[in-house]
Amino acid sequence: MTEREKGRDFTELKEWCLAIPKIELHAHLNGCIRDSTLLELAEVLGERGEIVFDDVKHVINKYGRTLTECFQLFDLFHILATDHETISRITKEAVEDFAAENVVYLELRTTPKNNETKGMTKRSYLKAVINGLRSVESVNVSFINPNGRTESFYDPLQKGGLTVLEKKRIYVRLLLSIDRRETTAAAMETVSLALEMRELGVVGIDLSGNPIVGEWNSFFPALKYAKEMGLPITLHCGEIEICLTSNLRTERLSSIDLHHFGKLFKAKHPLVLCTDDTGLFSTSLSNEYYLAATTFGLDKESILQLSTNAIHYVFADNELKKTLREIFQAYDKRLVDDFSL
Ligand SMILES: CNc1ncnc2c1ncn2[C@@H]1O[C@H](COP(=O)(O)O)[C@@H](O)[C@H]1O
Ligand SMILES: [Zn+2]
Repeated sequence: MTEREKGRDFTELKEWCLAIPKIELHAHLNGCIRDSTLLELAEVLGERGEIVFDDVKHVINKYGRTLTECFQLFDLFHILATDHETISRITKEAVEDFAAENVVYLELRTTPKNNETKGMTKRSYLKAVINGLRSVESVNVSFINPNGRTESFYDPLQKGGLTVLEKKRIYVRLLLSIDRRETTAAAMETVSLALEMRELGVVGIDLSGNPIVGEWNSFFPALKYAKEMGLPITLHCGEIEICLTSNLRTERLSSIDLHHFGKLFKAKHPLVLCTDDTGLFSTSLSNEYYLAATTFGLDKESILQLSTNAIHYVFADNELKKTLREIFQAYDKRLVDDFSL
């Protein structure tokens, strides 16, 4: 095979990774802000004299960061995205971006925040996130309505334009994150909120934040409480979610082929490919599949199997898991039909 043919193959593989249905289980809302949105927000704050735009621009556009720099950047993101309107906007854009690359189920995690100067409480932060989900029009978002039933927020009759059938559909559920810096009381508040908002699609609790800060004793009571109340927990510690680009950038792996994905995949260890922070690491879920396929020599069947297997690990109910299985089966059938033509 010539270099040119190889190049063509890779392009086809990249497009194929984009086309297949995928499940995203590990994405932090504020890590998924589009660069263009960050720059726009920074410009506005710069004009108001609240930040120095040029300094921020330089930081946002920097490629490759250490773990410490990543967490400094999160602090900056949290300054840029603090009001309710912006939280709704970044939620809407993150969902649109995932749906655009054929993510059919998204578990979006975010840390509810109090911000007195903006009149924000953890509850109102979450409401802003939910309003963001409601405001998506370009794709068909299925969330959970206050009666506890899965429903689409998009009503084609009211809004006009594309019909539901013509649009991509994405199921979205939320995980509420406890930041390792938080006090026990703040962590408890997040768990209580998650329990209260279960019928609105909150399916679990996450523990995240800078791994070198915080004390286990401060967040343990909240995690224990969540567990006792039957709320699933996902920890940033030995998780089954693998975020190749994130690990490469932050763990100082000298090269991606040294990543433990290779060994785990060979051993059929349960794992799911995820992005972590699409904005921060300039990646996408399709790109992560493509990266795994090209680095570890996975064929298409294995890639599709990997994306289908993620269904086992979603926190959503069995009914939704069944729907996801049907989506993947329909895709499989289409592949077989195409092949037999
Ligand atoms: C690089 N790998 C990571 N390790 C640990 N925590 C991470 C993370 N990436 C993101 N976060 C957590 O998610 C927050 C941003 O989204 P939200 O404000 O919650 O929407 C970060 O402040 C951090 O607490
Ligand atoms: Zn993470």
